[in-house]
Amino acid sequence: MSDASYRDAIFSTPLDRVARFSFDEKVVACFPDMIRRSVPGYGQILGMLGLIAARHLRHGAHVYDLGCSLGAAGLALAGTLPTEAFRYTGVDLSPAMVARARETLAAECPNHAMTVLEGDIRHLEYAPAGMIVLNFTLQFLAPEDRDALIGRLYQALEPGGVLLLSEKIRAADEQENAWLVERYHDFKRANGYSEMEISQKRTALENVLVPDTLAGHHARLAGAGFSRAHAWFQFLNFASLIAFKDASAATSREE
Ligand SMILES: Nc1ncnc2c1ncn2[C@@H]1O[C@H](C[S@+](CC[C@H]([NH3+])C(=O)[O-])CC(=O)[O-])[C@@H](O)[C@H]1O
Ligand SMILES: O=C(O)C(=O)Cc1ccccc1
Repeated sequence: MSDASYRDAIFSTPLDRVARFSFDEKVVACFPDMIRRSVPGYGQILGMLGLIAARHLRHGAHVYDLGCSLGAAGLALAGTLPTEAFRYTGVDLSPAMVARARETLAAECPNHAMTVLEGDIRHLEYAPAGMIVLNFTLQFLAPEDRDALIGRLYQALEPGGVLLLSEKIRAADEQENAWLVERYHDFKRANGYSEMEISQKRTALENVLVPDTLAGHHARLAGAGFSRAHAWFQFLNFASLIAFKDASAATSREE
């Protein structure tokens, strides 16, 4: 079992050709450090997850964590809610992430019902769920695949269920967006990333992490059927939304 976690130095040396960013073994080995130094508000969002679940999750309901990486959302829920409060299924496409998430969850929360599946969230057969978490995952899907996924998740949610959607966002106004991106780069510098790391990672993420606007997210959620959605967190160009499926909505079998 390899539970070592390293400092992110992936883009710290000059590369002849910057390859597309991928969630491979190298990224997995430094992922906790990378995400905490690169995603403003990541820890605060996870800290709120358990509190939001405590208010909105039906006792004993099923929770999906899509693009679960190392299972951080599962750990956050298990740290706040009692054993019988929920059943957790994390899903990730990266075999290296799934292997590490399984080890971590088995070691850290042996008494909770925690499952991790290796698979593509675009093609999964979804069971009914009380809560679905997409914590910085939708942004990595091809934009043309996003509507269909959110539509399927709406169908999988029980009436009264919630979708928690955290994303890097883009401001529609060009000047506002430029300001947010510049301050985001200041945030990365302040967290110890060099100019070269910032610039090479930016290249690696081109056409891989494609942010939508908040208005785009609202339109997609409304189009899928969510009766209400609102942003509850924003820190620079990173935001988190909660979307509600009406308690009186028809279940998919009735439709
Ligand atoms: N089609 C896909 N199917 C399944 N997984 C996918 C797919 N595409 C990408 N992924 C997975 O989505 C995750 C995105 S990271 C999520 C952080 C986590 N939620 C956290 O709360 O720590 C966000 C980030 O690194 O900025 C990676 O593990 C990918 O393998
Ligand atoms: O958007 C960026 O520049 C990031 O670095 C965010 C990020 C964090 C972790 C993995 C991939 C992208």
